[in-house]
Amino acid sequence: MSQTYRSTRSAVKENKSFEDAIIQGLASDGGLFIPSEIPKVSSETLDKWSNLSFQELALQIMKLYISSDEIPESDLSDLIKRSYSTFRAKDVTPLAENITGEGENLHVLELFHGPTYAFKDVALQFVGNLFEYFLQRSNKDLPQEQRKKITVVGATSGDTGSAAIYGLRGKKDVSVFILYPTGRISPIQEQQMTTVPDKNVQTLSVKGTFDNCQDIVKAIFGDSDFNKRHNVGAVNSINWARILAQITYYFYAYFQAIKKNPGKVKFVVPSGNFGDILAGYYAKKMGLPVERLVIATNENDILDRFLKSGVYERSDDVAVTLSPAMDILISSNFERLLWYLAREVLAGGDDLKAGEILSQWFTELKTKGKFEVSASVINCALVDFDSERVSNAETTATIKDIYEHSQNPKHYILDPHTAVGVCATKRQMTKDNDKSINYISLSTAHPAKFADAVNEALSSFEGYSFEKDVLPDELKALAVLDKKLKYVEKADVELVKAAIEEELVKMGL
Ligand SMILES: Cc1ncc(COP(=O)(O)O)c(C=O)c1O
Ligand SMILES: N[C@@H](CCOP(=O)(O)O)C(=O)O
Repeated sequence: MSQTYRSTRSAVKENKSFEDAIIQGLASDGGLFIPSEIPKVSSETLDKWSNLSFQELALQIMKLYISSDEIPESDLSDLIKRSYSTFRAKDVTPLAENITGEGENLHVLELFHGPTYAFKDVALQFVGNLFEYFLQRSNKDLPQEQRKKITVVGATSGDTGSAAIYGLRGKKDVSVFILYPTGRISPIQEQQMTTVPDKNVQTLSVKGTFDNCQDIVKAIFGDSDFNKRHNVGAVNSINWARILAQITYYFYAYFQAIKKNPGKVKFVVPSGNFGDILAGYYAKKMGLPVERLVIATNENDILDRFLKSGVYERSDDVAVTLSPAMDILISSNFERLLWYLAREVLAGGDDLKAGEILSQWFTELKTKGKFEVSASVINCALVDFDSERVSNAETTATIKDIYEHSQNPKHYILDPHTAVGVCATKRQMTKDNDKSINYISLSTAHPAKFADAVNEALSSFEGYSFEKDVLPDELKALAVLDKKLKYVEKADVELVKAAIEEELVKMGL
C-alpha cells in the first residue's frame, strides 16, 4: 500500500506524503493531488464493513489512504469521532428510504445534518481538525514567533464557505479567507458566513462569478512569493482531504440500501465542481459494487455536454439558476477523473504519460477555452458515469411533485440542488424500468438554505409555511446578527491579495 500522492499534471515519478499533499493543497504544477494507487476492498471486507458505524467505516476507509506512520490509527480515530460529533443525526448521513413509497427504491441520502446544513460539512469538519492536528504537531513546544501558520484561501458558491468557516473558526495558527460572488448566494448562506465573529475568519464579497473567485484562488496558489509569505492552504475540493472524507457516505448508504432490497445500486449526484460524485468514483474503483454514478447538472451543463460530445468547453456566461451552488462553468475536480481516463485509454497505464496528456489538455483549455477527447475516452467514462441536465422549470416541478406525493415521510421538502438530483433519478428510473435497482439520490443541502426556490415551488400549497415547516431556529437567529465582510469591487487577484494582507495585519495572529 503506497499511501503517497502525485499531481495529475506530473510527468515524473512522485510520492508526496499525505500531510504534504493536504497542507500544500494544489500541486506546484497547477495539478490536483491524487493517491498513487486506489486501494482495493474485497467482497469479504465489504461484508465486514456492512454493519460498522459511520465513524468506524470512515476509519477503515481513511487508513487505506493515510499511512499509520503519518497519523497513528488512534489519532485518526479521534479526529473522525470529533469531526462527526457536531452532527445532528446519530448516523451522520441517514438514508431516507423509499420516499415515494415502499418498493419504489427511491432513497434520499441526507448529507445536511452537519453544522451548516450542507454536505460540505462531512469533509470540512474533518479538514478543520486535520489542519489543527498537523499544525499542533509541527508547532509543538515552539515559541509563538516560530510557529508555522496557514492562511486558508477558499472560493465558494455558497456552501463550502460556511462549512470551511465553521470547520476552521477559532483554530490556532489558521486564518480563513473565503471569497464569494456578490449577490449570487442565498441570504442564509451569506448570513452563515458573515456572522461568524471569530478573529481568524474574514469573508470577501467579490464582484463577479464563482468561477472568477475560483480562478483567483488558483492564481494565489500559483503565486510562489505570496505562498511563501503566507503558507496558503486549500479548503476547496482541490484539496484531496475533501474527496477522501466524502467516500465514506457512499459505502454507508450502499449498505443501508441493500439491507432491504439486495439489488443493484445507482447513485445520482447533483454536481457542480465534481467533488461530491468523484468521491463516489473512488468508492466504485475501491470495489463498492455501484451500478452507475449519475451526474445531475443544472443549466450550467459542462459535465453533461462533455459526456455527450467529448468536448470540454468553458461557455461564455454562467446561467443564474435556482440551484446557485452549482452555477459553475469549469468543474475543478473533473481533472482528477480525466487523469484516470487518460491513463487507462491513452497512456497504456503509464502515470507519467497520463500527466503529460493532462498538462496538454489544460493548456489547451487555458489558451483555446476548450479541448476535445476521443470517443474511446468518453466510452471509458460511460462505464462508470451517466449524466442528466435539469432545467429550472424541472427543478421547481420536482420540489412540488415530491412535496405532494412523498410517502415516507409525507410532504418531504427538497432543496433545489437535491431536486436536480431527484429529477434526474426519476428520469433514470423511467429509462431503466428495473425494480431491482436501488436509486440513492444525494441530498446536498437542507431546504432552509434556499428559501426563494423552495417558496417558488410550494407557496401555493394550502398549509405550507417556510417559517413553520422548513427554517430551523438556529438559522432564523442569524438574521439579527452583525455581519463581518469586506467588498472587493473587481474580480482581480491583486485586489484580493491586498485585502488578505490588510486583514492579516488586523488579525495579528
Ligand atoms: C448544495 C450543493 N449541492 C451540490 C453541489 C455540487 O457539488 P460538487 O461541487 O461537489 O459537484 C454543491 C457545491 O458545489 C452544493 O453546495
Ligand atoms: N458549490 C461549492 C463550490 C466550490 O466547490 P468545492 O468542491 O471546491 O468546495 C460551494 O458551495 O462553494
